[in-house]
Amino acid sequence: KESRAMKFQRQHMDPDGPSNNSNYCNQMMRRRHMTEGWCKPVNTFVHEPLVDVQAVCLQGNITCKNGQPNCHKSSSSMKITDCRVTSGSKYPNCAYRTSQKEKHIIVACEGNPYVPVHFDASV
Ligand SMILES: Nc1ncnc2c1ncn2[C@@H]1O[C@H](C(=O)NS(=O)(=O)C[C@H]2[C@@H](O)[C@H](n3ccc(=O)[nH]c3=O)O[C@@H]2CO)[C@@H](O)[C@H]1O
Repeated sequence: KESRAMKFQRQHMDPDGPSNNSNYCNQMMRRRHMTEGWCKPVNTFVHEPLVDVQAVCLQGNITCKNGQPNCHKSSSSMKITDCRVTSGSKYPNCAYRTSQKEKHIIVACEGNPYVPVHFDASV
């Protein structure tokens, strides 16, 4: 069974990206298995080293969208790519808009070791 930490990495880590092509999200959402059963509507990939994203768990503690107190906001902005399903997208042919940004990320952390398990938002 996939751990929550590994699920976070599968869904949100791409240190070697971003590739500046409009098909990045179409390819990566499939490759990372987020188009099975449905087209996941929104997903962010982070283009920073894993250790830098794991370090966010030691940075600014804030309340998560769901009210839990275990979210952390990155001290610096990070290179990310937001993938958002398009209006014309029809499962199983999931179509995404690819948007490259530099923003602070907010993740929820859990466990021992205390690591990211959920991507809450970017600001
Ligand atoms: N505090 C917590 N502590 C621990 N765990 C917590 C906590 N909170 C939730 N989980 C858990 O995480 C799991 C999960 O999948 N939550 S999810 O909201 O659907 C994920 C969002 C995110 O993937 C994506 N998104 C969204 C915005 C954006 O900019 N970028 C972007 O990628 O969209 C998804 C839907 O919004 C679920 O098991 C829930 O129980």
